[in-house]
Amino acid sequence: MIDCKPVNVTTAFVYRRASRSGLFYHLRIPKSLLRFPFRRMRIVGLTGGIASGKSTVSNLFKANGIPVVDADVIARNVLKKGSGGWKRVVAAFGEEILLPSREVDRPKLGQMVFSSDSKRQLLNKLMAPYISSGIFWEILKQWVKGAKVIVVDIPLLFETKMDKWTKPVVVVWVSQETQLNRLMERDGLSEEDARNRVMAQMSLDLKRSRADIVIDNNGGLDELHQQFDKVLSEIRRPLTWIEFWRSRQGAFSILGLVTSGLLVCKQLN
Ligand SMILES: CC(C)(COP(=O)(O)OP(=O)(O)OC[C@H]1O[C@@H](n2cnc3c(N)ncnc32)[C@H](O)[C@@H]1O)[C@@H](O)C(=O)NCCC(=O)NCCS
Ligand SMILES: Nc1ncnc2c1ncn2[C@@H]1O[C@H](COP(=O)(O)OP(=O)(O)OP(=O)(O)O)[C@@H](O)[C@H]1O
Repeated sequence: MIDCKPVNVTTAFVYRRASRSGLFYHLRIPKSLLRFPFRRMRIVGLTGGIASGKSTVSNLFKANGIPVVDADVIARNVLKKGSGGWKRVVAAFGEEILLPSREVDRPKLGQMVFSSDSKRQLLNKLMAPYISSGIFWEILKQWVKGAKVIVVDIPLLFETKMDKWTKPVVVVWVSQETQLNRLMERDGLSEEDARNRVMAQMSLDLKRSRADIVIDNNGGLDELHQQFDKVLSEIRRPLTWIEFWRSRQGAFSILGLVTSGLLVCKQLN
């Protein structure tokens, strides 16, 4: 038999009113459904600078069973041939950014936008709505699946002000020298191109000053793993109810609850 006990005072009130009126006479509302809006999920923000080691850290989270929403992957999907983002970007930048296959020539577009502030801002403006809605849906999917903790890996977390939605914010920090060397080595870039990419982002020192947790990734991988283990035990703890109510998730739950409560009451009167 389905357990349909109410889960807290507010839902109990709505539930009782609805039951008394006979609205739910034939309905059996499962407890899990009543609890749904109150599912607490910790959304950890992971950021840093280009080539500071975010993907290396997010792979460690994945290896430990924590789902990761990767903004770079979403941004890549948004630019796939024929998608809405692709159409807008091609219309603005012209067909010269396309390969013969009509996919975007990413290195070419990168060269254009990382050497011009105005072109980069234009690209950001065109892609932002697609990227943020992609991130939102991925987070929602994890929430529906019942994840207690997820990590969102967003290189431009502070620049796009999405840090307000995440707690804690983890910044993977390296010195500029290490960053440039790793970037040049990984992507085979000249020093000038690597500098342009680093300068296109908020300074890593400023990001570090705004972090809740800093991972210093100047050392080797062993050192990184040691720091990661501490971070993992800190973030694995699900949100407490106090943290939940203080978070934007809590605000959304209240809004959802008040709206549905009003709708039910309107039906009853
Ligand atoms: C310009 C593009 C085509 C270059 O593609 P490429 O394959 O060479 O790089 P990739 O996408 O792997 O990005 C590598 C890194 O560059 C940095 N970066 C990417 N876009 C930006 C940007 N608009 N501003 C500053 N840094 C950026 C990030 O640190 C990212 O991790 C691509 O980066 C892109 O589409 N950028 C715009 C979308 C965006 O803002 N992505 C960041 C996600 S929040
Ligand atoms: N502790 C480390 N020691 C040595 N190399 C490292 C370390 N951490 C990361 N790297 C290397 O540095 C490079 C950049 O790391 P990674 O790709 O994880 O950075 P990222 O922040 O995800 O970059 P992007 O912003 O471009 O997505 C990679 O080649 C990676 O293998």
